Amino acid sequence: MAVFKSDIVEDLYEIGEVLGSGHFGQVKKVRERATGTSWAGKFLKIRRKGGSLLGMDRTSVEREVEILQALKHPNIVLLKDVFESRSEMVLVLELISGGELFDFIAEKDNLLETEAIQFMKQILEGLRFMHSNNIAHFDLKPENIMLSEKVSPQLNVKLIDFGLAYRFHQGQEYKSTSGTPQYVAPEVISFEPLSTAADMWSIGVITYILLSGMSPFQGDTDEETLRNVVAVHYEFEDLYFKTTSSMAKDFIQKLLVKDSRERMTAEECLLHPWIKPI
Ligand SMILES: Cc1ccc2c(c1)c1c3c(c(C)cc1n2CCCN)C(=O)NC3=O
Repeated sequence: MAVFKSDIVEDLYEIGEVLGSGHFGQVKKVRERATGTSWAGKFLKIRRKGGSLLGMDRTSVEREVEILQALKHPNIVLLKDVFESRSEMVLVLELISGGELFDFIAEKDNLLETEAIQFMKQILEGLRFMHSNNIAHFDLKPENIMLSEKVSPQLNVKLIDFGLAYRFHQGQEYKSTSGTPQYVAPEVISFEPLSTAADMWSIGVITYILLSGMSPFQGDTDEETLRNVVAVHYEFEDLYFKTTSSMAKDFIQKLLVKDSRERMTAEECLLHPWIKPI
């Protein structure tokens, strides 16, 4: 059971600039008064019983907190503190100041394979740890993969935003249609029982984008994108993949597999010759 402090967050933290916002609320830079250390505060509006339909359901925030409290790993964002007031919850999280992997790719169009492999190894280490704890992220995309620094060599990858994450319990089925069309696995779209393998499909999409700057299933509309995903309709266009190694394509092909049972696991990815040359 997650424990939420009822202290006033402003008593302990000075609230700073907005870093980002989403369906959940806002993420703001916060400065711990006692130490001067900066953190990221995720401010979540909570739906009250009988109140407006706006805001987050309290149980879904509790789930995110319990999952983050179970995940202590160098490639997963650290949760430091949790506060609750009448209509708001605040998650105090590790501040990750290197920006999104997405922006890093945008500035470079696409990455060298050696750079992509270094990023992918860290993402897979974080995923291997999560999946070994029966936790799936279910919203993996470049926006949720951040870099601890702007310049190497400390280019440390951190997985963020566990708002859609789920912890599987023995024999329990889980279905959800949440996620972002470009990155969701076919079983999400067809509302079949999900597993950690859905994350591995997203890793296949992210790897394709890292190496080409293009999104494999993107259509002109979300409906077209979802049709492409369900049909596993993608190709390695020469224009974008002429210099890509066959090992890299093999890695992607072993993840963009419709049958989730046939997809590589995070463990298997870390042993794939593209990632771990013999
Ligand atoms: C410097 C900076 C800029 C934007 C940030 C963050 C940090 C950030 C952070 C987090 C989240 C959930 C969202 C965040 N956003 C919003 C965008 C994330 N895709 C977080 O958990 N730690 C962050 O530093």
